[in-house]
Amino acid sequence: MLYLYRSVLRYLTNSKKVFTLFLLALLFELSFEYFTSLSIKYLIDDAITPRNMTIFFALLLTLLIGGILNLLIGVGGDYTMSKLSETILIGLRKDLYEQTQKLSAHFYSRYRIGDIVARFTMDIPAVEHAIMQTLSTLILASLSMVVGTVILFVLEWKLALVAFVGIVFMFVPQKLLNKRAQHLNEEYVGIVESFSNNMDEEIKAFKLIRGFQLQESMRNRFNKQLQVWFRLGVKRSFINSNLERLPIMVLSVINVIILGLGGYFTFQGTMTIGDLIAFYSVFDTVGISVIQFMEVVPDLIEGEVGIRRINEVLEILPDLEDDEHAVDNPTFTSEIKFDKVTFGYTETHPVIQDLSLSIPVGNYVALVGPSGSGKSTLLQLLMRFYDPQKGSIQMDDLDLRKIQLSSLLSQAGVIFQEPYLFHATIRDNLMIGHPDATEKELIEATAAVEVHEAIMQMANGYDTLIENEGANLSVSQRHRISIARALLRSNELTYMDEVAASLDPESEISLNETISRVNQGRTVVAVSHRLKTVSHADLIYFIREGKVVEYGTHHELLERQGAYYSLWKKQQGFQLSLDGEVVIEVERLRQMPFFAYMNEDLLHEIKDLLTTEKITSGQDVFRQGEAGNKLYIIARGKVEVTKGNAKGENVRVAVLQDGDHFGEIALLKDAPRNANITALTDCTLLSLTRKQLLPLLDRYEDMKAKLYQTLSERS
Ligand SMILES: Nc1ncnc2c1ncn2[C@@H]1O[C@H](COP(=O)(O)OP(=O)(O)OP(=O)(O)O)[C@@H](O)[C@H]1O
Repeated sequence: MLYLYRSVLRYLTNSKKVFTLFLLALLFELSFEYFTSLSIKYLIDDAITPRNMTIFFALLLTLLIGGILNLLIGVGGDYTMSKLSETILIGLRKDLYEQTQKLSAHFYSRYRIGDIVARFTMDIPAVEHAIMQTLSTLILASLSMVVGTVILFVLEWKLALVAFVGIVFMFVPQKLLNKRAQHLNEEYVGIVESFSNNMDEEIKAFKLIRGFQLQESMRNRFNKQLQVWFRLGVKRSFINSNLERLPIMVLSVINVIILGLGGYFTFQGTMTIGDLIAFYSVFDTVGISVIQFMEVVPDLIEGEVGIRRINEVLEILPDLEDDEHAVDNPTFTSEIKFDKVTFGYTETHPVIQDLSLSIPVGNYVALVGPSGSGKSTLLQLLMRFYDPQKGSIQMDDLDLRKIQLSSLLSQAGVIFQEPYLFHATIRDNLMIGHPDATEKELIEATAAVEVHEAIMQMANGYDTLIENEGANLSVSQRHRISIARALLRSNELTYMDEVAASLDPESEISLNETISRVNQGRTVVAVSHRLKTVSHADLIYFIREGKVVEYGTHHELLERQGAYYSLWKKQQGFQLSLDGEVVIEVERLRQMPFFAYMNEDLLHEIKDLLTTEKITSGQDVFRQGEAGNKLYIIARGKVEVTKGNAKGENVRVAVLQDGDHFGEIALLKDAPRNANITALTDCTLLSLTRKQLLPLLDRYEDMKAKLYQTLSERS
């Protein structure tokens, strides 16, 4: 129960004076309370019964002065309590914020946005409420119980013994219900957290939800969650009110016993009426203290659940800490080197395996390869979002772990696939990585990526407020601003992850030309799955299953006719027109095993039958079990292949991208699809239905037989 206070005490080490004043105020309040109770005995026995007006008025005057002092000191006490409570909360907020800044990408992949935000918006207020409600009550009530019980024993020990047993009984409901109450509170906070995560998701995915008409299923999810929330809320409130009410019931029974037994002692003459009234009054004060103690238990439980959840985050040890002798801002002149690096997001599943590669200073180096091969992971290791489990990454022979984290990326501009823009002006977004940039530098950067003119045409120019992650800008403008931001930050090192891959082909080409031009002379590390965009690189590493398979320039790699060459060939042969239509070359069609032996005429006819289809990111191309009737070829984009397992979960089995095809068995027979295909990015696909193909094949009987044979072997 006192875990809450044990956890927050450290924030009060500099508030000893305030705490002492707070305690003194409480002690005064307590003394006055008991003085008032006991004064009744003296009023009756020493003033009213013997009709002694001097004592009577002296007591009344003391009570009056004491009351006024109690009020004034109480106000001071409230002020000190507010100060203590705010000191604790500011400390907690600061620590939690600092911790979220220190933790690595592991933390951010484990916790959802709502989980982290809830620590600030729900748990800290719960702690605040608990402290404000309980700090003075707990101390006052505990002291009052001890002092009151001692006074009771002094007044009449036999009656006090009965009262004492009664007081112990008042704690029984709390003992019995405490665990359950705590559990219910944890569940309640959990459902609120999951609710805010879902709301966060729904707000971000609102276009997808409207576009796919998912409102009904979202509403169902919301209503289901509300029902659980309602049930838990009722249970939680009920148990909380029981925690408060049951001790009051016990107290009423003890009151009757005390009055009965006290009355008997008075009849017997072993107690005076003044003694009985004073005893009853003191016992009443003790009883009220117990009740007050019980009343704050639900608040205390809520606060304790809150502080446990906050501590859960605070106690995570940052896995990326500066080495004791880490250097600040070293200059880097030769190369960045991966030396036998092994890394996995979990200990048991390495994503990068014993990989070595070198990035010479001033070169444009590309990391290419199939989806999931570990390209982005390499970039994240370079930026030290994670540390390798084995081996090391070095800049001019200096291990990244020996460079201060704060300075590691100070020379680097980073451009991510999703160009995140803050809710601030365009100028603020551009200058975020280099606050001292001059207007001239700013315009140079935006002009270099050809967005200056567009910004100047906006009503407020560079002072235009960016709405909701860039909703008032075109996708290409968002990308260009994020690139200008990286250029402004650094003129030495640029890291790029699949930049512009989600743009239309024209914008992608134009943006890549811009990037190449402005990056002349810089060291660039670019991750890309689309080989065309990095074919000009000085050095290309082909990564597969976390290993370097080949490296060299584009021409060297083509000459080698290895993995790079195969991927290059797979991605060639598509022409995308301005209106978004795709035309595939006959030679490219021939590369597909089931079309390999077809003659030129037939391939031309097939080519003309292919239809362009656009699929938005997140949309299903087809679901497992649906009747299959089409072959698909990916001209641009990335799809995920998942299959339902025995537990009913969809498990990813592959990711397909530019140049890959799927669903070819549908050309052979009307078999149900054996997997789900979902677009991971906006995709442009070419499709061919069995209905379109069959009449054509009737004219090429021998090829029809071969096609069926090849497809049968594949199915
Ligand atoms: N945060 C993460 N936690 C766990 N596994 C991850 C995480 N990020 C990536 N992975 C896994 O690591 C592997 C390599 O992923 P990575 O993103 O580096 O590949 P990639 O080559 O960049 O792929 P793509 O071209 O599709 O972006 C994949 O199997 C992926 O599922």
